[in-house]
Amino acid sequence: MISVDEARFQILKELSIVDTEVVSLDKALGRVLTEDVMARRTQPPSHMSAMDGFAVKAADTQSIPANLKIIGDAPAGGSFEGIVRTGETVRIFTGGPLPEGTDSIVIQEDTNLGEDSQKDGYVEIRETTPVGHYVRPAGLDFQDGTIGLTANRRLSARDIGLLAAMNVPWVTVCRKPRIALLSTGDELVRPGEPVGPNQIISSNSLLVAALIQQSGGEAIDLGIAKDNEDSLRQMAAGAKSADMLVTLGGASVGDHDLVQSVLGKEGLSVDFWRIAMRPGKPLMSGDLNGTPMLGMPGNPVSSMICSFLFLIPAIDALLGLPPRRPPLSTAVIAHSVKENDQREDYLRARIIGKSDGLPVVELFDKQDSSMLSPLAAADCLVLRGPFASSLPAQSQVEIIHLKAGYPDV
Ligand SMILES: Nc1nc2c(c(=O)[nH]1)N[C@H]1C(S)=C(S)[C@@H](COP(=O)(O)OP(=O)(O)OC[C@H]3O[C@@H](n4cnc5c(N)ncnc54)[C@H](O)[C@@H]3O)O[C@H]1N2
Ligand code: MOO
Repeated sequence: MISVDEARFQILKELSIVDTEVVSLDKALGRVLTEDVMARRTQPPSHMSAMDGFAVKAADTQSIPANLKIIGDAPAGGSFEGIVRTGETVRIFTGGPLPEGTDSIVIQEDTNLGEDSQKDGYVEIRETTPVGHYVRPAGLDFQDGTIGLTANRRLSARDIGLLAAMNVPWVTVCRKPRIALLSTGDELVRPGEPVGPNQIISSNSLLVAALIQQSGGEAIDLGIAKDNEDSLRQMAAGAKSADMLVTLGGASVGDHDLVQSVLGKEGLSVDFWRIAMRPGKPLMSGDLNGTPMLGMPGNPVSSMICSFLFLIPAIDALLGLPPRRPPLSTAVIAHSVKENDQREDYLRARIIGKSDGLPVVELFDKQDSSMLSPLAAADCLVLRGPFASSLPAQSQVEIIHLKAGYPDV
């Protein structure tokens, strides 16, 4: 059995970046930019008001109250075409361009804008204003031609707002890595289908597909192969144009665990099989005629944790990003834990409080890798290294938060 770190290295070393495509901005969330993107306009394009009020010459407000003649208005999207001279002002609105001859804004709350004060087209200014007050200078946000976002960036909602403002309607991004998922097992039926007494609902492929989607990939469900050579061979053929094949189940040593033997005849070369990890021991990695392959164990918790540790970083690598590791943090364990054997352990746990600023965690009693209820209820995984010694209650342990945006599961 190889270590978790060695397995990660072996899986990632074979992966190359997928090609690019152009997508419109409404489809760009979470996609990875492959080029620097330049602004296609200056924002704001000219000096603009940040408030509703009056555009003035600051010098005209040095002695207050001051009565200024209103000679026009400048709404957002419009403009005042004339030149403002001493003693004059223009009614202006938020986003309106600053008229020529003015250099400051008096907000309307600092004027007498009542009917009386405006009679004869005059407004009374009640506050002195400095030059540039409430004025957004041209190019405050960005200048035409400057680089707004650089390549190799996963686009956030904020990035999309910036790109839109930069007048960029589409972007060049990495194609979503296509991850083909093949479930195996005579016992499996899809959710909602008629189910026999000893059958199991196939949950893995949907769980892993959701993780793939959250990580920026595209899951292709190849279906459920029966535990026979023909079925497995035929269904695995669907992985031909995928960027990676993930098989689920059939990875262990039982008579019905056929993945390695059947795909071996189809051209699978195996880099490793079995790792020192719990759950996830029977993990396999290799290459099926040029398509990288990950053979995951059938137990749902095992495949989820294998996805967490290996598939998400693999999708990062296919997208040309530095492959992430699940972020580790420190917690206090509420009870004692026994010593560990040779397999690195990822134990489901909940956070039950805080102690000296650290979360206090408690392991679920049952850690069976078939159990989805504690997995869904878990706040974190407690990590126990190979041969870690026993610990008394209140010891510090390393945890992986499951809701810390890696991705948020
Ligand atoms: N003699 C040994 N037996 C087992 C070993 C071993 O080392 N020696 N390893 C155990 C470990 S650890 C694991 S994990 C499992 C993994 O086995 P497989 O990858 O071959 O998985 P299956 O046998 O096909 O399935 C295991 C379990 O998971 C259920 N399953 C499978 N696919 C799905 C799915 N898509 N959705 C939900 N559940 C699924 C399946 O019904 C089985 O109950 O092997 C141990 N055995
Ligand atoms: O280690 Mo197996 O992956 O669940 O029990």
